[in-house]
Amino acid sequence: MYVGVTWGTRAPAKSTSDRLSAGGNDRHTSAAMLSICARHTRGGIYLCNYLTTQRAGGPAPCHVSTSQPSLSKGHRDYSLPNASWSQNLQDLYNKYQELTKNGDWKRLPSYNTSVHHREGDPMDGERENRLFTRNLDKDGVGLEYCMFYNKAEKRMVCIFQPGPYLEGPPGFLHGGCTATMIDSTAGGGAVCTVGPVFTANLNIDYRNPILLGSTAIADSTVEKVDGRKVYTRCTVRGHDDKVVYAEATGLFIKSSNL
Ligand SMILES: CCCCCCCC/C=C\CCCCCCCC(=O)SCCNC(=O)CCNC(=O)[C@H](O)C(C)(C)COP(=O)(O)OP(=O)(O)OC[C@H]1O[C@@H](n2cnc3c(N)ncnc32)[C@H](O)[C@@H]1OP(=O)(O)O
Repeated sequence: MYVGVTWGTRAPAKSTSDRLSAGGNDRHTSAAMLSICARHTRGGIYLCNYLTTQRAGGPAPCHVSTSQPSLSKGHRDYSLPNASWSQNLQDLYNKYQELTKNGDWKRLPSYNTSVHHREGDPMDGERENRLFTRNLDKDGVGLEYCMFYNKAEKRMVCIFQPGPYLEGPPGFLHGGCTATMIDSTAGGGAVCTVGPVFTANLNIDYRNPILLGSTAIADSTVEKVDGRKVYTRCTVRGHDDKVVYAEATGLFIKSSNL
């Protein structure tokens, strides 16, 4: 499976912070923080369907393929297990990999450069820009994660293990990082369901702190699509489902100029 991304050139018509200061509910909103990442890209990131070409007159459907692009030297699929993965993360990976066998679930490959998710990218160049969630070189110190998508359920699951360089409160994961994983999981689910989107709004209730080095699951579903608006819900739980770390809703807007 191959996830496509296209770099945007159009400046957003209105920033999320403008909208929030204009009367939106910002009590638990992390969207402004997350848009920092997009600002670095001068106009943001457009997330495309993978292996999809836009069909005239209709939304871009999600075409899932198990084919992987051939990786040239220096490029790596970071969604695959490495030595830093805990047994809990490995066990969850094995569980979802098993579920991919009948085709209901697909594993998403993951690269450290966003354009390498783009359909047709030859993956032969070096880029200075790094995907926010893959910006540390050493395995295990940052985010270790793998996403799986279930098309029938419009559901994206991300199993992840936050490393020591992601600290917020002593020993615990920074809340912005939790927000990033929610945004990426729900955003990824929206992309796989409707095609390219931007995050417009993200509301998070943090229920329990996440220990660095633990294993968690972000579980997101597209609840409703209303025109260009894609409404999602996401829960972050511990690896054994015993603790809820965060609950969130996210609004994603289909990008109109792709
Ligand atoms: C990091 C990428 C990595 C790629 C890796 C690929 C691997 C794949 C794996 C996994 C996927 C990972 C996924 C990552 C996820 C990360 C995503 C981001 O971080 S995105 C960056 C942050 N977001 C922005 O920077 C947007 C900034 N805002 C904008 O650009 C615009 O405001 C935008 C596009 C959101 C809307 O602007 P308009 O001009 O297109 O549309 P208008 O007409 O204003 O809104 C459309 C409708 O939506 C409502 N709306 C818009 N914003 C709203 C809001 N905040 N709250 C409520 N409603 C809102 C409006 O009221 C309107 O509704 P009515 O059609 O009239 O009913």
